[in-house]
Amino acid sequence: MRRIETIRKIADLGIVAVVRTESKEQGIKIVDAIKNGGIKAIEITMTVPGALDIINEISETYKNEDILIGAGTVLDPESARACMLAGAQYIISPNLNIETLKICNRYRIPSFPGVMTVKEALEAMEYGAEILKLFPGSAFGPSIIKAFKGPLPYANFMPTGGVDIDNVKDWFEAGAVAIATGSNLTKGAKSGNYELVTETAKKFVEEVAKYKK
Ligand SMILES: O=C[C@H](O)COP(=O)(O)O
Repeated sequence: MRRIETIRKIADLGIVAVVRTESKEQGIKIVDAIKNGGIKAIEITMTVPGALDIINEISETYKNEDILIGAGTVLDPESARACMLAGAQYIISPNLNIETLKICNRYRIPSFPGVMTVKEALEAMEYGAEILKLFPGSAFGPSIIKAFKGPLPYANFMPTGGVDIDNVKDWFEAGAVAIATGSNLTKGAKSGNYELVTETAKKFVEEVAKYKK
């Protein structure tokens, strides 16, 4: 999928599932449960042991399905390139690293860097970032998006960190283009309850659909 189509699709879907867990086996089960719940953009974070193997494996497993596999917690350009080679279709970072943006631009892969300030948001946009990961969203609350959009009306924010079913509405009403959610989505996995992960994913999809018409 071309870069612009991936960005458009994530903006249209409005939700990215974040997979952060303790083992490769659990990671793959979580991905499966999330997919069964209908979330179509799934980010494997680099803190998961064997994260690149997971990306590689699920990219192959779901190659004929309508699923966008990305890499998260990508801190530097070296990791970004490794993720791309493993099959990641987009790169998400908690931080703003210009070299990561540059390598993603070089290979025409979307990069969604983490930003906390207007300075970082503007710099990320100047280096071609179309969607900005507002992180950690829980430290600001939804009103920050309205505040940022004063000087930066065309910035696209994807709040991450502390997003739950109960605050999805507030984030979209404040102007978020998408949300990303991890621990609240996948909490069932801690006790091996992958059905709960699927049910939670379904609830997120239903909730997000109210604001993505
Ligand atoms: O980088 C993404 C975050 O770890 C996700 O935060 P969360 O688990 O609070 O949703």
